[in-house]
Amino acid sequence: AEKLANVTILATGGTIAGSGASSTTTVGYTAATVGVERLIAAVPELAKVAQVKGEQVFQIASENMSDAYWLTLAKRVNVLLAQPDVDGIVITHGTDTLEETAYFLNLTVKSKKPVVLVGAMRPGTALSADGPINLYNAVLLAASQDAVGKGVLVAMNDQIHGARDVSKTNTSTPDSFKTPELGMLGYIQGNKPYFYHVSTRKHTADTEFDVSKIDTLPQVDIVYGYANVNPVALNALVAAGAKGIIHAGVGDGSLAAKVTPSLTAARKQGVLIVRASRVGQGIVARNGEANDDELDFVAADTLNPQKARILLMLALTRTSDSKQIQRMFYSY
Ligand SMILES: NC(=O)C[C@H](N)C(=O)O
Repeated sequence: AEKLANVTILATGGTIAGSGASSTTTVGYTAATVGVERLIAAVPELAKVAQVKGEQVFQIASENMSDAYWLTLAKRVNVLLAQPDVDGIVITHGTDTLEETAYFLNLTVKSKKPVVLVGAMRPGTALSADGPINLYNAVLLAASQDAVGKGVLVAMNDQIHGARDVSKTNTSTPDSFKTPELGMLGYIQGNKPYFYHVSTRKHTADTEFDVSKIDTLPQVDIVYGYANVNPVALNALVAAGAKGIIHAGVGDGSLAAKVTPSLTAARKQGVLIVRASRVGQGIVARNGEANDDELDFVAADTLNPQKARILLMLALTRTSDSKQIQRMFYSY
């Protein structure tokens, strides 16, 4: 018989580790209560696809995710993947910020070995809980040679998504995770992953970011665009020390006349400004809705605001040159 791959499950909390008062409790349950050993014990089928080890890295609802937790997690993943006796990693995670953690790791993991994030939309106590099958699929994927070199992956609802482009798209349904226009990477069916797409953007072993010696990340905040917008929140964030601002603008990254002077003033003080869009799909192009060359702003391309924030934080650990940062937004 073939030797099974060694997969380490890093548990961080979320609804996949949640429990509710009854089998019909699908909201108002408690996230992050069940430990990694119980998650593994609930799916004995895991033993057929990998040699599984569990580690509780932290235990939080993912709305409480922070830069400090990200750094802890990325460092642990890199240490484990450098070991010859670890072939792949699964990270159990709350779904609210799962796409952000996936993208953070996509830019900071220094290995081609599979890293798969997984969560659940229903707590383990619910009827038709999705956690066990999602965990099984994630371990299967992390144990697969087919997943090597594909960047950080998300396994949810029998589908494989790439970290850069996946989003949570529904507040509660099990098919919440989608890559609407750029496309998911594949499926998991009948104990096998099937891949159809790969991202053209750089990730994992090919990135220029290194968090191994970093203990904090620069403050980057997001401001939202809307009709009748005022610059009060933006001004407050800049006054509070933001080193970068993601402007989640309307449409294709348009800037309202009432907000542009505050953005321009912030840039003159050295704050990096990235124009993104609140729309969710499509390009915010350099020198499109604004003259980025003149304003010295950066265009987010297709990254959503929360992922643009992650790239800008990591970019600022390397450079404060806006042209270099624009290059990164077209590379990652
Ligand atoms: N489905 C979930 O996991 C939601 C939960 N609030 C979390 O992100 O931790």
